[in-house]
Amino acid sequence: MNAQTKLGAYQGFSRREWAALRDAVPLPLSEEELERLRGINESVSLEEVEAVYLPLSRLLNLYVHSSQRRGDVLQQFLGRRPSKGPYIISVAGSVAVGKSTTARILQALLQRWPEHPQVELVTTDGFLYPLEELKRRDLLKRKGFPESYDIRMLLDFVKEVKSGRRTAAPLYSHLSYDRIENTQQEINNPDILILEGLNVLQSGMDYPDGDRPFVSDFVDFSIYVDAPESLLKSWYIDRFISFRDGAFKDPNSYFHHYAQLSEGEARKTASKIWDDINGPNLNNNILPTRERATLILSKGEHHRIEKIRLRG
Ligand SMILES: Nc1ncnc2c1ncn2[C@@H]1O[C@H](COP(=O)(O)OP(=O)(O)OP(=O)(O)O)[C@@H](O)[C@H]1O
Ligand SMILES: CC(C)(CO)[C@@H](O)C(=O)NCCC(=O)O
Repeated sequence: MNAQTKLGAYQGFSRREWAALRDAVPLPLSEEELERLRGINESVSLEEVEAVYLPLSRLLNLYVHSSQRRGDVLQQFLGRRPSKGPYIISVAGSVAVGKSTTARILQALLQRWPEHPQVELVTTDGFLYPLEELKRRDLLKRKGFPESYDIRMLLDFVKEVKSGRRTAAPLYSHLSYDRIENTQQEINNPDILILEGLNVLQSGMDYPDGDRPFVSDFVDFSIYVDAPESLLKSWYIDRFISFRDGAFKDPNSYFHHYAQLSEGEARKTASKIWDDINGPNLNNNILPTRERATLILSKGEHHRIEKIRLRG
């Protein structure tokens, strides 16, 4: 089936049509909340939050509510408590598309609702094999590809979370380019878990040793953040430049040697990393999963969401 046919399964909204749905959102943003959102990423426009993310938080609230009600019905029918794990939302998309920014905005908006105040955010970056292990497996140039993740560990984590048990997620540092030793993110049965990462829509078949359960088997609502590759590459390069001016200056940074590069050299280096690693990963492993998502957010210039597609 080609992408066009698969997109036929979606109902499309222009930004304007989608923003009009905002009128149905009963909770306007307070000044304090606007301030907090500004803190997530100063380049995010608040108009964008109100036009796109506020209606989306309302939609998700309705879905979570209906799922909680389904749980109550089952409880009544069975005469016992069904296992009550969190509602899981996944956020997928290319490197540098803005998955973590989107996930953090959603976290901030969703925790305002009285039905689900506890919203945890986990990134699958922590489930990449540690740097030493990547080197041992000769996967340093395949970081972010399916085989670079400890998928068994990720699946066990998602299963534990969904069953409502207390568990913990490994953490990743973009500074050291490695998993952080001796520190974990505790997860204690939140109301909602947002799981963000480029691989969250991938299935068992996408992994080298074949058939396994999917992370998506445990996900209730999935979002794919989309943008044309030319923009993704330019956002990747821009972020690399801002790291060169900031984080790379730290002697503990894995990329400390890049801090010495001139801007032109840094742009060339980032462009090559994109062409060698992140671009092929996008085209071979990430983009093919787009039409598995419940919702597709399509970005244009300046990260502006231009189109929203909702399945069903
Ligand atoms: N909504 C937005 N408005 C403006 N800039 C944004 C927005 N979202 C992300 N950005 C910028 O785009 C770049 C990538 O964002 P972010 O780190 O959220 O992406 P990501 O998809 O999580 O990346 P990675 O997979 O590499 O961790 C950053 O420089 C960020 O500041
Ligand atoms: C950690 C990932 C895989 C995903 O966030 C990515 O940021 C990454 O490191 N990619 C490998 C190539 C690069 O350094 O950009």
